[in-house]
Amino acid sequence: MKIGIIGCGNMASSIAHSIKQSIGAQLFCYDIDTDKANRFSQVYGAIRMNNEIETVESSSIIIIAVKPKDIFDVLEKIKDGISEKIIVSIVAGISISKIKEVIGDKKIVRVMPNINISVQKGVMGICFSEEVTNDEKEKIINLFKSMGEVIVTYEKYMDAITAIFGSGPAFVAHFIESFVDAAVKLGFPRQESLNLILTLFEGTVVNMKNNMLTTQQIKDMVTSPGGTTIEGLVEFERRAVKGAIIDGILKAFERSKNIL
Ligand SMILES: NC(=O)C1=CN([C@@H]2O[C@H](COP(=O)(O)OP(=O)(O)OC[C@H]3O[C@@H](n4cnc5c(N)ncnc54)[C@H](O)[C@@H]3O)[C@@H](O)[C@H]2O)C=CC1
Ligand SMILES: O=C(O)[C@@H]1CCC=N1
Repeated sequence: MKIGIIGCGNMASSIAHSIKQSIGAQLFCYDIDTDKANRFSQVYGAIRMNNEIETVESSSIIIIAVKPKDIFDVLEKIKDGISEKIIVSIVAGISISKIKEVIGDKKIVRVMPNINISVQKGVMGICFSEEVTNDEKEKIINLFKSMGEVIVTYEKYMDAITAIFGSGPAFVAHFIESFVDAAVKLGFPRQESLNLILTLFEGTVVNMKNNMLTTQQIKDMVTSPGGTTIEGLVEFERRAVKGAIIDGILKAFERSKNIL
C-alpha cells in the first residue's frame, strides 16, 4: 500500500508511528516546512516529496493532515492529480461537501482520530463520500483499525466525535494534571506523583473493563458512609465539576461546527 501524507505535524507523526508498527506500508510525505518533512522522513522512513502534487502522484491513498486554515490551499494544488485516488482528510470541522467544492466528486474519506493512535489505542470516527466503493471502504477501515477502535458513522456525528474523542486526550490530560497538582499541594514530588497517578487512572480503567463495572458501581465500592470519598464527591457536586466538563465538551463541539 502506498500512502502519501501532506502535513508532517503531530497527527501525521502519530499515524506514521502506528503504520510503521502495524502494517508497514510505503510512506511518502510532504510538508511546507522542509525541516519538518526531513525529520519526519528520517524518523518514519517516509520518502520526502518536493510538493503536494508529487505526493499525490506517488500514492494511492493521500492523508491530508494540515490545519483547517491550510486545507483549501492543499486541495487547490492537488485537485488535478487526484483522479481515482482516495483522499483522506483528518482535518477537524471541514465537511466532505466543502472538500468537494474544491476537488469535485472524488473519493473522499473523513477521519477524526486522536493522538492515542500512536499506541494503537485511538478511537476514531470515519465517514465516506458516496464515490468510495465497498472494497475501498474496507481497505480504509482496516488501515485505521490497526490504530485503535473505529466508529464507521454518518458525517453528522463527526463534530461530536471531534469534541469527545479528538480533543479527548487533552481533556483527560487536564484531569490528570489536576490530580498531580493536588499531590504537589499535599507535599509530594511532581514526577513521582505523575507516574503513580497514571497508574491510578490506568488501574481504574482496567478494573472497570475487566470486571464490567459502571462508574456508579466503582463509586459505590469506594465511598464509605461518612468516610473520606463522600467529602470529595460532595465538593465536586457543589462546584458542578461534571457540568463544567460537559460544557467544555459542548464548547469543543460548537467550535468543530464553526471552525472556519
Ligand atoms: N492534534 C490532534 O490531536 C488532532 C488533530 N486533528 C486535525 O489534524 C490536523 C493536523 O493537526 P496537527 O497535526 O495537530 O497540526 P500540526 O500543526 O502539528 O501539523 C500541521 C502541519 O502541516 C504543515 N503544513 C501547513 N500547510 C501546508 C501545506 N500547504 N502543505 C504541506 N504541509 C503544510 C505544517 O507545516 C505542519 O507541519 C488538523 O486539521 C487538526 O484539526 C484531528 C484529530 C486530532
Ligand atoms: O484542537 C483541535 O482543533 C484538534 C481537533 C481535535 C483535536 N485537536
